[in-house]
Amino acid sequence: MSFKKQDIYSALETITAPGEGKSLIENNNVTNVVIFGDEVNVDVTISNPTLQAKKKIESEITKAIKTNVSEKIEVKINLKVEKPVEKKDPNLIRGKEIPNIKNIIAVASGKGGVGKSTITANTAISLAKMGFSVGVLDADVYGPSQHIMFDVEKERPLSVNVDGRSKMKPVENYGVKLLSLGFFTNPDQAVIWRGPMASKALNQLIFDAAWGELDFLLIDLPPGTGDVHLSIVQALPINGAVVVSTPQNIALADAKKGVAMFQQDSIKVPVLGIIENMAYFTPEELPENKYYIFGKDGAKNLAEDINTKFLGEVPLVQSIRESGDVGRPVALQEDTVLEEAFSNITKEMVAQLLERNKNLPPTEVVRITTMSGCSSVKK
Ligand SMILES: Nc1ncnc2c1ncn2[C@@H]1O[C@H](COP(=O)(O)OP(=O)(O)OP(=O)(O)O)[C@@H](O)[C@H]1O
Repeated sequence: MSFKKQDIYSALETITAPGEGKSLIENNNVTNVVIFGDEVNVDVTISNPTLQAKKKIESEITKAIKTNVSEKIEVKINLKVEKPVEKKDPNLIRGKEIPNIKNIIAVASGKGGVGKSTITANTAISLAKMGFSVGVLDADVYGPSQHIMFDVEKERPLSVNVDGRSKMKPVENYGVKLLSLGFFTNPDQAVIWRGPMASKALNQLIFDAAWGELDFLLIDLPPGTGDVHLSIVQALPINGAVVVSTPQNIALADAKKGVAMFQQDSIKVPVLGIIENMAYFTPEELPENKYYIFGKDGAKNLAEDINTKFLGEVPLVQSIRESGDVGRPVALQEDTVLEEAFSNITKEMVAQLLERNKNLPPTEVVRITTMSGCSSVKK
């Protein structure tokens, strides 16, 4: 029987490190492999101290080597349990790169209910209509709603096999791939997410998912500046953030805090700009009539004050609410004022992102690979 160390490493490549979405090798769990004739000694370090986890990894290693290399090999495993460094902060979502995802944009708001999810859904659809490959991750632990807006409330992500590992396949509609916490929670039951629990669930939705190639992944963050989304923005390679606000003073004050959060030294995510939602009320039948019920130009002025780009405005229109509720966001329409409003905001957001990417050091620049169908994007 003849085999090389590389054969053993290749066999171990097929095992997923517990809770990591990476192989044991990629995750540096295997610290050494020594071959003595037909005997193979594998040194492996894991973080889970339970007997069940130890037994599982031992049996997986033995099985992988016997199946992929030779049944006759005698496998000896030296297992060590070490506390991972990350355990210091249980809320932390580790900042690993996500292969094949070119740009991650976080959509945030200071105040709740200002339309962050509506803007995320419509912007994602606009991007998809422009020819980009787009994903949405609904990370709103307090009230996930993207599965409703994308009319996939009853669907569930399937499990698929990617390179020998089991991954979650996002649900797709309107050309947008979606994973939402809403797929895993019972709408009739209040789920009280604690930081570590939410972080773990999001970690899986991000790293144990088969997103495939994406030009953009939009993350619908929870409202506010709480620890859950702080941990997300600190840990993910986010290229830019967009902050949504209404023109109302109370919302603007919170939006300002949202922008400040991204600008913190420990976070430093470039803010691409502010979007003003519910900028004015317009009755559908009288589109020329504008009623500034939450105040006028508040977000525009805030953007100017804090030296941030104003990405555009969306009026308060009954059909935006209705179409979101029935799962057909207005950006799906053709040649309407509302479709154009979202398309303009999206173009501005992409233009800002390109500008930011140009100014970042090359290693951090994540480029958009396809501009097909998006000739109207500036720059
Ligand atoms: N421009 C708009 N015109 C009319 N209705 C809107 C508009 N934007 C959002 N809405 C409606 O306002 C409500 C809140 O919007 P949405 O859920 O998008 O807000 P949010 O900021 O994501 O809320 P949350 O704080 O729950 O995350 C929804 O019913 C939505 O349909």
